[in-house]
Amino acid sequence: MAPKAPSSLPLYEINYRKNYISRGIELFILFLLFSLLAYRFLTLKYHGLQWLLALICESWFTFIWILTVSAKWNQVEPKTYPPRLLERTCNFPAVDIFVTTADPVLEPPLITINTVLSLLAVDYPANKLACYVSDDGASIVTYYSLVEASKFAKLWIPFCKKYNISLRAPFRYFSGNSSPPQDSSQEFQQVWIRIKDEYKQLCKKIEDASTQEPETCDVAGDFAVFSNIQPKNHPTIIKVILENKEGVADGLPHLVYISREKRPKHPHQFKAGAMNVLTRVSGVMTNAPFMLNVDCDMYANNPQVILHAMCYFLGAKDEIDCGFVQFPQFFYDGLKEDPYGNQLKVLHEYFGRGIGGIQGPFYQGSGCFHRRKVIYGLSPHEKITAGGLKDEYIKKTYGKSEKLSTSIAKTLLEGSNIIEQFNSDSPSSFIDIAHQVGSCGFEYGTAWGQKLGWLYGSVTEDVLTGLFIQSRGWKSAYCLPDPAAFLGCAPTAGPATMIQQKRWATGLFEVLFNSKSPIIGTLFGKLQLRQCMAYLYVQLWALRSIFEVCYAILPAYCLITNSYFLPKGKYDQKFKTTQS
Ligand SMILES: O=c1ccn([C@@H]2O[C@H](COP(=O)(O)OP(=O)(O)O[C@H]3O[C@H](CO)[C@@H](O)[C@H](O)[C@H]3O)[C@@H](O)[C@H]2O)c(=O)[nH]1
Ligand SMILES: [Mn+2]
Repeated sequence: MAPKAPSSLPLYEINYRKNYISRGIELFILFLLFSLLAYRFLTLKYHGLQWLLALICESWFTFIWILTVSAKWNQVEPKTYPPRLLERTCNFPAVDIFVTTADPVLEPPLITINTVLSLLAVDYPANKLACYVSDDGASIVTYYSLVEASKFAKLWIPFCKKYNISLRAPFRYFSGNSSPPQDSSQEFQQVWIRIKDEYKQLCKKIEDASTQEPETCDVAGDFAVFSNIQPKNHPTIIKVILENKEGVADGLPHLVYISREKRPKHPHQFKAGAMNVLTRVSGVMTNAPFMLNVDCDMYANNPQVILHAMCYFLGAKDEIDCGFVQFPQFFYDGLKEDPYGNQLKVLHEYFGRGIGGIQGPFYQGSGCFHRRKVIYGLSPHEKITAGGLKDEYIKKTYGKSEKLSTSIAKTLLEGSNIIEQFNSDSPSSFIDIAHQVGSCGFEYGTAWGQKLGWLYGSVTEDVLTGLFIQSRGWKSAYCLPDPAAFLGCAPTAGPATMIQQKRWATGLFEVLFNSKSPIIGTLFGKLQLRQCMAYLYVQLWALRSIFEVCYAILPAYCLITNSYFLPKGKYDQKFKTTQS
């Protein structure tokens, strides 16, 4: 038998769904819509206002249907092969992981630490990982919970790896299991009971800390910086909680807590502002070439998630095909039948896979891997040479910090080796510089939030930032491993869903009028036409309601005015003739 040649096998494959029947049906519906419009238009002069309103609404529905058909046309079936990647190399690039949290009440620290634990425990060399938690709430309880969780991590991570546990967020792993699996070994059962007990104690400590008044928390020593501060008025707080000083692959990753400086007169730019601080702080501390960003309520459900993303980054023949890798946002414990539609199932299954076949999925704010150089503003194939990279330019664009400039130059320079691009020094040795780049005045006069980093100006900073990246020509990759990579928490009540969807709808609508709108991106940038149409599909979401409400009111209007707005069928005419 011929020997296997693992290195020649592709790390990922993208097939297309054979959706010929649904395409046929969709085109037929489009034909019917056009026929209706033609009929309305030709008979407009014989009818009143209701006919015109119906024509306007139906023209809108037809337009939206064109966007829908275009978006769903080529649906991808992507597949990634981590085992092939593992056969091919053992030298992996580093990844900086960013977790954002903003409010210890709405986003309980227990959920945040579960997300962090699941990420620290992924199957990837620990000396290539650093996890940064951004806390916009500047909460002593969140920090305390992370410190306690880091102690538990020393038991939890070796346990997960030794016994190859597939679910590495402890609250999910232990939920509903009061005793260890009966078919497991005696040794495993003993360890299981011990770890579960430790986890229970951890939960208890966090619960107690959450219910106590902040003043009664222990504010001595390490926690002193949290005393007498307000969430919206405080200096930068950075704490290195865990450090993999020896750089051992089976140790624990670095874990850093950051609460950026906030001052009442300084716009903090919400999550986008937090992400930019994370980018800079990680830039001086570890400077990994890839960055994973996760909301605090979305735990890693598949321990191989980073390997799946690397299949794209390392397997792409041309870097342009993979500016960023997005995993879909799936949710746990959703309501039966999904009454509020907030599991976004249809959106992922058809729309997400559909744009996966155009220029790639939108950036969805969580569960996404970025290339650091793309976030720093580079276009595909853009070559920067040491001579072309003036120190003055870096300082003006990225801010005045010697250390940050050096790390940015390293990232931007042509031919910089992504495997070597990682700072193996201890993060704690850069704590002073990290404070400097985390301060709220640092961005003043620079391009952060305007031309690089996470963009400001929309509450859906994710879609805006992704759009800007794709307008520069980058494609993105849609990664759908089994089991799902991340699972999050969706609102379980109607009002909460409405608030969230209103925020999304208005945020998306805003982007349309931004200087980086998809229409401008297509006319003057490198955004593909069908990708622009897909962006329009989501960005016009808020406007749709006007036409839908209007169309829904038409029947009532017709009843009151004794008119009609639907074309009369044969039966109706016959009925009239027999009556007269
Ligand atoms: O000032 C802020 C506000 C929010 N966040 C964090 O941003 C994330 C998302 O905010 P959230 O209020 O939970 O919004 P969602 O609607 O649940 O999030 C979705 O929509 C957002 C806006 O499009 C995206 O940024 C998210 O990634 C996406 O999951 C959370 O981790 C927050 O902790 C901050 O760090 N600072
Ligand atoms: Mn959220």
